[in-house]
Amino acid sequence: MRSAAFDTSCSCFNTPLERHAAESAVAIQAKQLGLLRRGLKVAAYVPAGSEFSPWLLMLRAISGGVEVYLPQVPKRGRKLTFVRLDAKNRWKLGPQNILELQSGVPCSPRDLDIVFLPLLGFDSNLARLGQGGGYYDCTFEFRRWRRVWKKPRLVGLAFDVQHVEQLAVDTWDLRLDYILSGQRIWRNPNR
Ligand SMILES: Nc1nc2c(c(=O)[nH]1)N(C=O)[C@@H](CNc1ccc(C(=O)N[C@@H](CCC(=O)O)C(=O)O)cc1)CN2
Ligand SMILES: Nc1ncnc2c1ncn2[C@@H]1O[C@H](COP(=O)(O)OP(=O)(O)OP(=O)(O)O)[C@@H](O)[C@H]1O
Repeated sequence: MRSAAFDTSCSCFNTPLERHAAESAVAIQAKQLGLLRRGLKVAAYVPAGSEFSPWLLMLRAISGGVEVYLPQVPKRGRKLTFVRLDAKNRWKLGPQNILELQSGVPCSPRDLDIVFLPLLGFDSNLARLGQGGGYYDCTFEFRRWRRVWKKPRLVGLAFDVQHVEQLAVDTWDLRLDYILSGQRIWRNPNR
């Protein structure tokens, strides 16, 4: 879901100190929810622009024995691949000038336990407004056809100010399981 009108650079956004406090608090929320247990395979992202930064969460995860993966945008199609972040990776600039891992140990989207996602906006139904590439919707489309919940769990990271009244959803739009803001936790009542 994309909205040209949604501008995350507006001055009502947080100060650097407030952003840091939220990003640090999200790492604690994730730990308390059991999303950073040793041995889990967890995907996050390299933040772009004013997106919520998951770096503190990733550092906490790695130091606690969690396997952390980052997305790679495919040359063709819209299905992301995920590569493990470790001390040996080389980096490259991907589309939208987002840093990506050049190579590394891959993980299929179905084998991930938790996916932390960036977003521009979200509503109380846990609908997500993304950058408009459709990559996350397409990659995790397989979750739509399930009656019983299975992994991966999808967790949006956002500042409170990114909460909006109601988003117009398309059939392909993902519903998230949780949204964490550091201050609040939004849970999907159907999961
Ligand atoms: N930090 C961060 N990483 C992320 C995402 C994100 O939203 N934030 N993504 C979230 O998905 C993926 C990258 N998002 C992308 C979004 C648009 C285009 C892009 O090239 N758009 C073209 C049109 C492409 C097309 O429609 O086929 C364009 O803008 O001209 C590429 C990557 C994976 N990594
Ligand atoms: N499951 C799918 N199958 C085919 N096309 C899809 C699917 N999901 C999304 N798309 C296509 O991707 C386009 C962009 O979708 P949308 O605007 O919802 O992306 P987004 O969620 O904002 O992006 P992103 O997940 O990359 O941040 C849509 O116009 C649609 O054509």
